[in-house]
Amino acid sequence: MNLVTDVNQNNINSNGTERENKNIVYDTKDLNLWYGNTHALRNIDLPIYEREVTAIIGPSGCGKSTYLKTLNRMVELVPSVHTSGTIKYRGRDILDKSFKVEALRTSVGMVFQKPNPFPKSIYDNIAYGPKIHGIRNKKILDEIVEKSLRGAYIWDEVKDRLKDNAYSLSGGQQQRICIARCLAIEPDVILMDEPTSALDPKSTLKVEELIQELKKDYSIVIVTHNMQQAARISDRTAFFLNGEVVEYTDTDTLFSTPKDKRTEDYITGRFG
Ligand SMILES: Nc1ncnc2c1ncn2[C@@H]1O[C@H](COP(=O)(O)OP(=O)(O)OP(=O)(O)O)[C@@H](O)[C@H]1O
Repeated sequence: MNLVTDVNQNNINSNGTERENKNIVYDTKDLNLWYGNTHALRNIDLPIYEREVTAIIGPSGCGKSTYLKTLNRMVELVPSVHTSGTIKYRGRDILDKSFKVEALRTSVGMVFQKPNPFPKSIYDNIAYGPKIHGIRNKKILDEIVEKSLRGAYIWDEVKDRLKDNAYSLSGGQQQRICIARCLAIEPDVILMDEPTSALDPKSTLKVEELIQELKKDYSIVIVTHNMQQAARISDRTAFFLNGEVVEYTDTDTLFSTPKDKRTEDYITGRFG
């Protein structure tokens, strides 16, 4: 493992893991977050690396979704939220007052637990983001729609029914439409909050295969309750407990030889 001395990528984090000599997309340091008096995230120190799948695991209420939602600042929709610390996205602190949240909207896509297509045609679901960003040319929009649906491995299933309402698709197909909708804005990062928990095993497998393909081009952070899923698809895993990162390392190591007894207890099913 090569350590770097660059100011953005230096030192050892509070979980004892070292920052690696790889491009960091998000660098979280000393992040604390409160919902009113509830201290939901505690001293989070977490580098997210480029073109990897990073899994966030941990028992219910440990702060996984809260952390994911700080990465695109969605969490601030809750009025009582306040934070301390820094989250640098590509070197800029997104928690700094001067940071414009719009800059994240075009770079960071989000996929939710329950597929949430718009009540529009399949085509319009995908063209929506590009249109908001000012693209009006039909030919260009057609190209974006096809490329995004191909990228989400659903083109062949829907190419003859692009005018159908997205609600007419199965849950697994709808989730891949939502992923295609993300791809249409050409994001840098895709955040996924339990993207397969509402899907059947076959659709889950398709979405997992898709995530494996997407990481060639995108950096992906996925919250999952499913440890087998984290083990199958992620490069790196962070184990959260009571708002803290207990352990963060490459996925194989975390599941085979965890350093912390609490990680071991969780992954062997002793609690959670
Ligand atoms: N909008 C909110 N207002 C107040 N407290 C909240 C809010 N959202 C979450 N919390 C609290 O913050 C803590 C972390 O919640 P969070 O939803 O991030 O956990 P989680 O690990 O994602 O849980 P789950 O796996 O059940 O989805 C919990 O104590 C929760 O009750």
